[in-house]
Amino acid sequence: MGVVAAQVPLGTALTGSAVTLAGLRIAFPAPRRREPPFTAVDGVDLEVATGEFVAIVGPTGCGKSTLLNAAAGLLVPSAGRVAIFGEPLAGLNRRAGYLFQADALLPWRTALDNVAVGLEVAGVPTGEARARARGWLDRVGLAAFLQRYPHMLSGGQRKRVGLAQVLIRDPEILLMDEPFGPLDALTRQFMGNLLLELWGAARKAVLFVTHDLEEAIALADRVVIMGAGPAARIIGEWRVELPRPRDIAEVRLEPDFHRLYRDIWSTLRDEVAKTYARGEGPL
Ligand SMILES: Nc1ncnc2c1ncn2[C@@H]1O[C@H](COP(=O)(O)OP(=O)(O)OP(=O)(O)O)[C@@H](O)[C@H]1O
Repeated sequence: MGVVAAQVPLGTALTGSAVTLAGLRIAFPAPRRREPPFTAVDGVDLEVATGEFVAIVGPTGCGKSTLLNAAAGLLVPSAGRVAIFGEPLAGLNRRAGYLFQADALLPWRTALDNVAVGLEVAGVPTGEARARARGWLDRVGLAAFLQRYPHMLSGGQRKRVGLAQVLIRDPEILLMDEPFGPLDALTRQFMGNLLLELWGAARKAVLFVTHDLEEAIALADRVVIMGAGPAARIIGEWRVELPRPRDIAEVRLEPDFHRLYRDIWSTLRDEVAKTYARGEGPL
């Protein structure tokens, strides 16, 4: 059995970078004026290459969403820089699509109209936008549910509409923040495989935040571990060289998967313990 995991030296330079976070510090103002700002992350260097799938894992509250929000242009760094395809990011990152844990579907629009709306806003004529939305809903297996409103769909079906809603705009980068968090285990697996299938067809750069190390290894090319905050930073990176295409249920049965899991967990568990020790709860 070949080596599947290689711990990558931190800050390894990559060429063709889609997302660059360099020396990033994000501090939030304190609720009271006299108190110092709260530094969530500090000294973060992270690159996502074009077409690369990177997962970020870390204890609760360490700053995973904060990093994603910085890459989305929703948060302005206190220090360091964010570059998108080599260009400094100013304002919203319009080359990225963003999928959150919570649904972003409009309750008064059908699945079809929810998927078409992004194109309509971008000026695509309604007929064409709806035709393309039909195609995307077909690809995510919802051809029979076009006219359903969000409340008439299951959690997994709503996630599939959300995925179609993001992918129809053909973003070059996908920023995903625990997108399958609220789903049951089987639906998470289904969604993971669907994501890999769609990603395999049109390799986007993906930055995927999850608290689930197994999910991270099953999906990603590289797993990045963040330490406990405050002033959290990246404490380790592992390349996942399990073959693709992967079935995310099957790949978890591989001995190489277990070896990699044990290796990464030996680093992660200390950070989780620090978070517990401060009374901030589970991962
Ligand atoms: N707007 C804000 N103002 C002040 N502090 C904030 C703000 N947003 C986040 N924080 C703090 O920054 C830290 C990082 O938060 P973040 O949401 O990025 O963590 P996370 O790793 O995504 O957590 P989880 O896994 O629980 O979702 C936390 O301590 C959080 O309380």
